[in-house]
Amino acid sequence: MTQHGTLGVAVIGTGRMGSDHVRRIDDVISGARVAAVVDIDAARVKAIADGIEGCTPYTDPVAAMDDPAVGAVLIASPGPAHEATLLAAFERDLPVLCEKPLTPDAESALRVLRAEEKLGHRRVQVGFMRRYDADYMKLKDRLDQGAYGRPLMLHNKHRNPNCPPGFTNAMMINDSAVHEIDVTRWLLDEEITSVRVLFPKPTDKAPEGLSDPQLILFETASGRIVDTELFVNCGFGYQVMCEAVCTDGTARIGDNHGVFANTATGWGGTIDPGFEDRFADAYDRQVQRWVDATRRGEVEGPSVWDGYAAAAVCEAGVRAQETGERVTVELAERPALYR
Ligand SMILES: NC(=O)C1=CN([C@@H]2O[C@H](COP(=O)(O)OP(=O)(O)OC[C@H]3O[C@@H](n4cnc5c(N)ncnc54)[C@H](O)[C@@H]3O)[C@@H](O)[C@H]2O)C=CC1
Ligand SMILES: O=C1[C@@H](O)[C@H](O)[C@@H](O)[C@H](O)[C@H]1O
Repeated sequence: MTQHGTLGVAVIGTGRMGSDHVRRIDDVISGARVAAVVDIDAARVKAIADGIEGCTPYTDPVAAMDDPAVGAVLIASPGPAHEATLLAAFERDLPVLCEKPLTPDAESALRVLRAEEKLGHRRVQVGFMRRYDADYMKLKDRLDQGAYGRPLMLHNKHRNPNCPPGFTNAMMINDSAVHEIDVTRWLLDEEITSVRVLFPKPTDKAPEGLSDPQLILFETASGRIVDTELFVNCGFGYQVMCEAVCTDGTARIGDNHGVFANTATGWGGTIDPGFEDRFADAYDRQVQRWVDATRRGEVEGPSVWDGYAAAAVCEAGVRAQETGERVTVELAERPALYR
């Protein structure tokens, strides 16, 4: 932190998400500045740092964390690189905003959890940004107030216009469904206990080897059922919807997003092209809340426990894809730090 209390952030990984977070901290967020950018691509970070006053480029995350101008870390490198960076941040007791997934598997997520537990205090906010989306926040608030009675089921839809090259069945769970795993645990305030995956007739728009769409079924600790249609090559746009079915009513978010117009050619609204547009406000709110909490010396939002629990459900989900069976989620006991 500088003497004026501005938080110096090192953004680690400056690809699609990282460069958007750099822009966000530079242009949108108050109370923070981009003090360092890190990427294994030296030319890329140099070009980014050249455009930001007082920003130093690095190719090594540890060197950036040792820069005295850096008071906090935003991790936006690929999932497999997260663990090493998180552990190095813990050694320096630096606050972290870590993009989802916390790590790509439950074993490594548990190692991160044990390391934070050893530190004795929370340091990490995990980037489950849907918790900062205005619609999801309203739904959560109303469910918590019991506005529609007790929730019994959730129906989710998660559609991407297309997927990046090399996308696999496992990534459908680890990269995409991980968001539904998090919102399910958060909205219903309980753990997911088992996963099943069904494979409908696939689209011919999916790359070779990818079975798309998929229907994912979760059961929760109290016996609620949650279904998610995951369709990452739907072709027409980005859509995320969630309907809660409760004892005294139902509530749905996501399908009336934006302006509904009547024109000579018809009626209707627009569909966002991608997650950057659909969740722009959520990403902004997520980073602003992280900066505000960090400047107050606090940590809030999705925790390492949430990241670990999501990883455990993902692991069960990938096994469910492979076996066609209903797979039970194996979860360690929740430590006191996260209760
Ligand atoms: N919250 C959300 O909605 C989204 C989150 N993500 C997450 O953001 C993270 C990054 O994803 P993308 O930006 O799509 O990936 P990307 O592939 O576009 O960018 C990753 C960047 O990290 C760099 N990199 C690779 N290894 C590194 C290391 N060890 N240290 C520093 N830099 C390294 C790469 O050179 C690249 O520039 C992932 O964890 C991903 O799951 C991605 C898309 C949306
Ligand atoms: O996190 C994300 C991507 O990694 C993932 O690939 C997309 O399916 C999600 O919609 C997006 O929010």
